[in-house]
Amino acid sequence: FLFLKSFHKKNTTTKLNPPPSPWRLPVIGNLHQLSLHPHRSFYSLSLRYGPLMLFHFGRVPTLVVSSADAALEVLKTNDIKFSNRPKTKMVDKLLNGGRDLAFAPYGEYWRQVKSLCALHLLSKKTIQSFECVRKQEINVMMDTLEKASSSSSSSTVNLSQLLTTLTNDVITTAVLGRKYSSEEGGNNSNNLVRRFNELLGAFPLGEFIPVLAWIDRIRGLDKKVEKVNDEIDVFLEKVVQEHEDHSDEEMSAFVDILLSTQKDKTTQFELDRKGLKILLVELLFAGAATTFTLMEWTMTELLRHPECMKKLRDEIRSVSTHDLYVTEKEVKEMNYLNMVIKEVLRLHPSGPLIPRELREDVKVNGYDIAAGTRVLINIYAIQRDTATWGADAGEFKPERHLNSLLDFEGQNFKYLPFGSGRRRCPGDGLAMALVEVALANLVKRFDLRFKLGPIGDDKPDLAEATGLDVCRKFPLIVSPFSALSST
Ligand code: HEM
Repeated sequence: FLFLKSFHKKNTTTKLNPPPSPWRLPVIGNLHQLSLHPHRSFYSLSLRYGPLMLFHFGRVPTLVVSSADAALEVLKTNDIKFSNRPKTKMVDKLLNGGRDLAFAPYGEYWRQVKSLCALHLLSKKTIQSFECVRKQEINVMMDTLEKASSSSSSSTVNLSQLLTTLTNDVITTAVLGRKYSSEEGGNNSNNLVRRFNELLGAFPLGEFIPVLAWIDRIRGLDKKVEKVNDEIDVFLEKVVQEHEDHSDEEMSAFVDILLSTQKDKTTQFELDRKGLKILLVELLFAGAATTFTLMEWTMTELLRHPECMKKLRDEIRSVSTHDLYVTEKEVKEMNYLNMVIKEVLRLHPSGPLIPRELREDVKVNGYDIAAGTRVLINIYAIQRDTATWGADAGEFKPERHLNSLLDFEGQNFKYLPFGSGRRRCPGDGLAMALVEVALANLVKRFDLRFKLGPIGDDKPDLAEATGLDVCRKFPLIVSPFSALSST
């Protein structure tokens, strides 16, 4: 009887219809098919295996979604089932098992933190309140470029570095109340957040192939996590203390808003000290690298397409007719600028693979997928799909967004730079507020010429770095010339 029962069970299991899987090896599964740029490997494989593919990375099953139709099924039809994030070893160690927003399991804690972000931290009003910070830091960048442009014709600047500093300083001021720059020693926030981000994106082999966990120990992964956790804790404790000591002064950085939420006994939301610090570090890492990456790729594409650069500069000058700082109000009238940014987010999404985890068994497009399966929505593939974007999908053409109804809300599944549904990015407003005005000022004031590459190439390459946020592999080195005198 038991034999028959187990035979029957086996038989019903075999009736399941899993999504197509590329061939795999014993123990490592599909790990050998991953390159340093997983979004690209998945894209190529999807052309052969289709929009829903099931991989096994060691013991971890992972569904990769690569078309707008399949994304709609996952992110809209079955949104709630796909609304967890993967619970990885790094999330456990660095984010206290997901006591943050981005990696918190879907549930009450996540809901409370998300509404805190929407209503207070990342609301339109709070974003506007930082307009003067953006102006101040953009002017610092302009001064550096101005000096370089007037020193000698061959003087070059590392534009990537300038844009990183700008973004970090603006986001750090919004989150922590002021910038904590390098003069204060190696322990500045930018350095800590960079190391934190690197570890969050690390690949602990033992998680996928437990018998190889010793390799992680040799790599010193656990020690590095411990070290960065301790340093961040000490650093943020100092910052939080500073704000508590001056709580009588009117301050409106995210840390102050979180501290007052903590004190507010009318809400049922309990935010302990550890949770507060985790949210602070999260806002720093989720906000800075993504925003910087967008600006860096925008300048890359504009330098590769001088006709677009000219069209954009003409628009900026027609709206902002003086020689002074382009204001955020003026920027709102710049349609072509908006089209350029949309096109950059299509071709170079800062986070090309959106991670989710399935909460319960589901059937998608006739395929059975089991609860606990990790999910990666490959927006790199979706946003370059010739079936929805046309034969020129791989080309940079801001004009394709003329009169288009596409926005950042994630309602049209062929365009998802900020994700979609319950777990959509809450920081798009904060990112755009900086990106638009910084680019408008940069393009209006400076004619940036790309320094010839190592093999004499006169346009910046498109090589991508590895890691969570896909920025340029090589920094953008340019010679700045004042563009105001040439009007
Ligand atoms: C150009 C800039 C940015 C891009 C392209 C971007 C993109 C994304 C994407 C694709 C997701 C995943 C959404 C999903 O699962 O559906 C996400 C989530 C998130 N982003 Fe952003 N982001 C940017 C800027 C920011 C900023 C400035 C902040 C805050 C300071 C931020 C905070 C977050 C958080 C907290 C989540 C997790 C939301 C959740 O799980 O509920 N992002 N972002």
